[in-house]
Amino acid sequence: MTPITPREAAVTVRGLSKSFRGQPVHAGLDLDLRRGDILSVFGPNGCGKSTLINMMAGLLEADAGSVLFDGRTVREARIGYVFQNYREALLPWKRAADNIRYPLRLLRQPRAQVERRLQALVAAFDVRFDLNRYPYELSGGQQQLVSVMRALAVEPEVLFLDEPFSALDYETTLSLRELLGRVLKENRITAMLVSHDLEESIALSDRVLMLTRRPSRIVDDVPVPLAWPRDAATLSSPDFVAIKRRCLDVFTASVRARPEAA
Ligand SMILES: Nc1ncnc2c1ncn2[C@@H]1O[C@H](COP(=O)(O)OP(=O)(O)OP(=O)(O)O)[C@@H](O)[C@H]1O
Repeated sequence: MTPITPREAAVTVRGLSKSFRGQPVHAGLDLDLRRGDILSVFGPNGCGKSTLINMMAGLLEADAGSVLFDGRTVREARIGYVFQNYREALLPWKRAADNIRYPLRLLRQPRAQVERRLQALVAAFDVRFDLNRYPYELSGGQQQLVSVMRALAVEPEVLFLDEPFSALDYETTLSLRELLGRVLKENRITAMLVSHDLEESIALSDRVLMLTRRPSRIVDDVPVPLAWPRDAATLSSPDFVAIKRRCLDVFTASVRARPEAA
């Protein structure tokens, strides 16, 4: 298989702060994302998960603090981002393959290099459906897979994913999650994931960062030392269940806490 290894970066977040209408969501958040790690962020509704990854990915300006990719700003780094809503993320007038080629063409990469990258991604994800189809001709899972391939096309240093599977049915979610986890790990891709689904947050990560209600604090940083590749059987293993219990205890405590005490 042609490797699709991206340039890896470690991410250092220091003092990250953001308020909306005078209400702080993040107030001085520090975080280290290790090279090759998959980190998921989990916490109560509205605690600022999307705000955090959007600031880290450079989609939203922070009020204060810094995010550095091996010492470089997000403008100097190369990142990939997978949006929740694949229907709006893909360009509907372009075939699936052209959606994947698109960011490489924007970078003015030579045609042969673009094709090599496309073929490497097709092989890595073992794509069997016709990428010459338009997005509307593909299933939701296929469209989201195309979005993931497009995000990885540029060989990002970090891949950010905001609720990537929440609009998909459970069967599709399980198979895409398994596939994505395998490809990310085989290729040592550094990634950060936001999910509303605790099972998914654990199944797809090396660490789960547990946030409190806003103003958001990191209340626990839960290691997930489960073997890769992971599949449906992983979800009922005793180690998985123990990690889920720890996360649930932390989550329940932070949901119950009064906002000013959180
Ligand atoms: N552009 C904005 N203007 C005003 N308030 C905002 C804006 N974006 C987010 N917020 C508020 O900031 C808080 C954090 O939002 P964010 O979407 O980051 O949380 P989240 O943890 O990802 O939420 P959810 O669990 O609902 O997906 C919420 O209270 C939200 O209403």
